Amino acid sequence: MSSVYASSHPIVHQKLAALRGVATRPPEFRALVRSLALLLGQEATADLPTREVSVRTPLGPARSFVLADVVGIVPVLRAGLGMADGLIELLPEAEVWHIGLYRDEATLRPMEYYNKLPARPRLTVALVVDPMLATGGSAVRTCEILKAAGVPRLKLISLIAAPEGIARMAQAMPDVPIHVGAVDDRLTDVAFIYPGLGDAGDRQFGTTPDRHES
Ligand SMILES: O=P(O)(O)OC[C@H]1O[C@H](OP(=O)(O)OP(=O)(O)O)[C@H](O)[C@@H]1O
Ligand SMILES: O=c1cc[nH]c(=O)[nH]1
Ligand SMILES: [Mg+2]
Repeated sequence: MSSVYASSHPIVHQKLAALRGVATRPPEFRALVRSLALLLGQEATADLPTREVSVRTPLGPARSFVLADVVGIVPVLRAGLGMADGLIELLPEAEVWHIGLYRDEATLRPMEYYNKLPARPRLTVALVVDPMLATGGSAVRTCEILKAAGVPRLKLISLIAAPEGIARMAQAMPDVPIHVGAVDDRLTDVAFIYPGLGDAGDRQFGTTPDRHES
């Protein structure tokens, strides 16, 4: 069973409220996605191991700690891109691996169109970022790609999840913890998260929805 961590941080809740609002335009929407990713990223990385180093301050040596992992940030295109910006601010040294897939709205299956993974992966932990965990098909496929590439530890960070997507991840990827801003009620009959926020990609990038959301 995957561990699900739904944020209880009041600032996360406040920003999610603004994000969901139907009147929130792309510039504000993008800023909110970025800062929510940073806040959730901080929660998701709280258990990463550290190693001790000695740092020389102007007064003398200080016992200090740095991340022991080689961390990767993996945005699922396209909606994950805005979250990657927030994570990069938190982890400027992280490698960024792009995986392009979209959900075929007729079959609901993830359709892969791009992935840019290094030939010799060094990552010891990957933070997968995608704002919406709906049926879970896209998240499961992304985790499969990363596991096949040899990444030993994965974490998923999403802004809003449906119970159906969490159940799918729990069944297919029980070792991948899920960090979310909120768990919503259900999926609609066209597999949108209800009440959700609509299409996270279209709302970030100002594109016209090509389907009905309810
Ligand atoms: O859990 P699922 O049912 O797979 O749905 C979630 C996926 O749908 C959205 O992407 P979308 O297909 O809209 O692509 P986009 O980011 O290019 O808009 C979202 O960003 C996830 O990747
Ligand atoms: O609610 C949803 C479901 C899939 N993709 C989105 O962007 N929103
Ligand atoms: Mg989309």
